[in-house]
Amino acid sequence: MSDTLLALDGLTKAYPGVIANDDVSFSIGVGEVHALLGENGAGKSTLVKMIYGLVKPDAGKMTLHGDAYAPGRPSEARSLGVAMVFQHFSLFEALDVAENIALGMENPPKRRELAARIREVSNAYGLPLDPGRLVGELSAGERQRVEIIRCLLQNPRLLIMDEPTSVLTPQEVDILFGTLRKLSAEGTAILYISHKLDEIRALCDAATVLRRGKVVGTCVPRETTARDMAELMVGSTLHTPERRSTASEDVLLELRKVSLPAATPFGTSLHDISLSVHAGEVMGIGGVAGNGQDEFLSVLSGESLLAPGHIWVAGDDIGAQPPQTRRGIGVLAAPEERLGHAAAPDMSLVENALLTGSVRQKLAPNGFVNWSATRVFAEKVIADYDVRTPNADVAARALSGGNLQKFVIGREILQAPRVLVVNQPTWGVDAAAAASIRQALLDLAEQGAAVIVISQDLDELMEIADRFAALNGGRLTDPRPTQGLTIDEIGLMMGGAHDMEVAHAAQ
Ligand SMILES: Nc1ncnc2c1ncn2[C@@H]1O[C@H](COP(=O)(O)OP(=O)(O)OP(=O)(O)O)[C@@H](O)[C@H]1O
Repeated sequence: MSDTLLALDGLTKAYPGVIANDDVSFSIGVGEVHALLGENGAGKSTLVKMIYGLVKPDAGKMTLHGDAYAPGRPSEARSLGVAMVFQHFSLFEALDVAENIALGMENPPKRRELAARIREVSNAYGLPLDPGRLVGELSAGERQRVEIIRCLLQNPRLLIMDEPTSVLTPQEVDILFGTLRKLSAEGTAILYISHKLDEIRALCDAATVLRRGKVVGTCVPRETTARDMAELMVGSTLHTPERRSTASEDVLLELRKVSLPAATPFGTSLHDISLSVHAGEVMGIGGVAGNGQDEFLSVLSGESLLAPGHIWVAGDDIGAQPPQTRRGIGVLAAPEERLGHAAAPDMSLVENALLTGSVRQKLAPNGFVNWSATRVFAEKVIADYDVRTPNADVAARALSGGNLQKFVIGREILQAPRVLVVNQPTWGVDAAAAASIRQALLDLAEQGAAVIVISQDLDELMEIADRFAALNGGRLTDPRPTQGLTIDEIGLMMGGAHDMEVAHAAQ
C-alpha cells in the first residue's frame, strides 16, 4: 500500500462568495480505502468532482501513478481508470439492467456478451444482478449495484463513492463492504465519502478531514473514535439530542384505512393504513426505500388527495384538502428529494422560503408577496439552522446537499406546525447538524406537535421516536414503543432482508 496512486497537490476551487477547496493536498495509495470527511459544505463533492473531471480546478495539480492527471471530462477520467458512483442514480426505469449499463459505456459490446460480463462480474463481487430485469422494478440497493457494476466493468484503479450506504439496509451495507474489501485487496483504491462514522471506522484505512475547504487533519479511522472524528470535522464539541417523552393522550392526527393506488407503474400502492399520532409524540416510520414512503408522505401533505373520511387532524377531515389548505391549519411536510421536490433548484432561497411559507407566515397578504417579510423569514431559517451560504439570494442548487437539507427542514419547523411529516430529515447532513435537526424535532413535539419521521436510519428513529412502525409493500405494521425494541424485531417488522433474498435466490 506504499505505492501512491493519486496525489493531489494544492487543489483550489472558488465559487462566488466561497472557496470550496483551498490548497488541498493529500494522496491515496494503491488499494487504499480512503475516507473523505467533513461537515456539510466542507468541499467534499467539489473535490471529487475535480478528480472525476466534472469541475476544473482554479489552481493545483494532480498525478495518477506518477503521471500528470488533469481530466477535462468524466469520459477522460474513466478512460484513465477513475470511476464514480453518485448519490443520485442516473438510470432509466423503463430500460433493463444491461441496456442501462450499455448506455454508460463508450463502446458497449453486443448484448449477449455484455449480459454474460454483467453476470460474471456481479457474481465475482457478491452483488447478484439479473441483466434482463427492468430497472424500474429494482430496489434502491439493487439500482446501486447497477451503478457499481457499470464502474467495475471498466476495471477502475480508483473508485469514488459518494454516500453509498444511505439507500441500503443494514444487510446490504455488509454486502457492499464485502465487495469493497475485495476490490481493495485486488489493488483498486476507493475514495469514500460518508457522514456515517461507524461505517468509516469499519471500512477505511485512512481519512482526510476537510473543514471550510481546507485539509484540517488526517487520521486512521480504526484507531479514532467516531466522536473524535466528528469533533475534528466541526472543530467543536458535539451535542447529543436529549429525549424526554412528551406524548399526551390526545390524538392529533388520525389515518383511517388510507389506500392509494400507485401513481406510476414503478410506484407503490398504499393499502389500508390506519394510525393515530398523539400530540407531543414522535412517530418513527422505517422501511427499506421504495416501500411506500414517498406515497405515505404525499397523502399527508396533500399532494395526493383522498376521498373524505380518511385523514383527520384535531377533528378536521383533511384527506380531500389540497396542500395550501392543510398548511393553513398547520399540517406541514418536508419530502425526501430536496432538489426539485422540497426546493425549486433555480429559485433563490428567498423564493424557496415563500413556496411553503406563504400561507402560515402570511407572506402574501391580499395576494401580493411581501418580499421583505419573505427575506426576513428566509434569513431566519439560514441563521437558526446554520445554513452555510453566502446569502439568501443564492439559488437552491448552489448549496451543498446537506446545507439545502438544513434549509428545507428549518423552513418547515420554524412555521410551528401542529403536524409535521418529514422524510429522511438528516439525509446527507453532517453529525453536528443532524443532532441539531433531531433536537429541533424533539422540541417541536415537546411543544405539542404530532411529528412523523420517515427514515431509513434506524439509529435515528430509535434515538428520537416514541413509537416505531415499518412500511412494507405499502402496508404499515402495528406501531410499537421504541423502548426495548431490538434490531431483530425491527428487521422482522421491515420485512427483513426480503429483497436481498430474492436477489440471491435468482442466482
Ligand atoms: N456550483 C456551485 N456554485 C456555487 N457554489 C457552489 C457550487 N458547488 C458548490 N458550491 C459551494 O461550495 C462549497 C462546498 O460545497 P460541496 O458541495 O463541495 O460540499 P460538501 O462537503 O460536499 O457538502 P455536503 O456534505 O453537504 O454534500 C459550499 O459552500 C457550496 O455552497
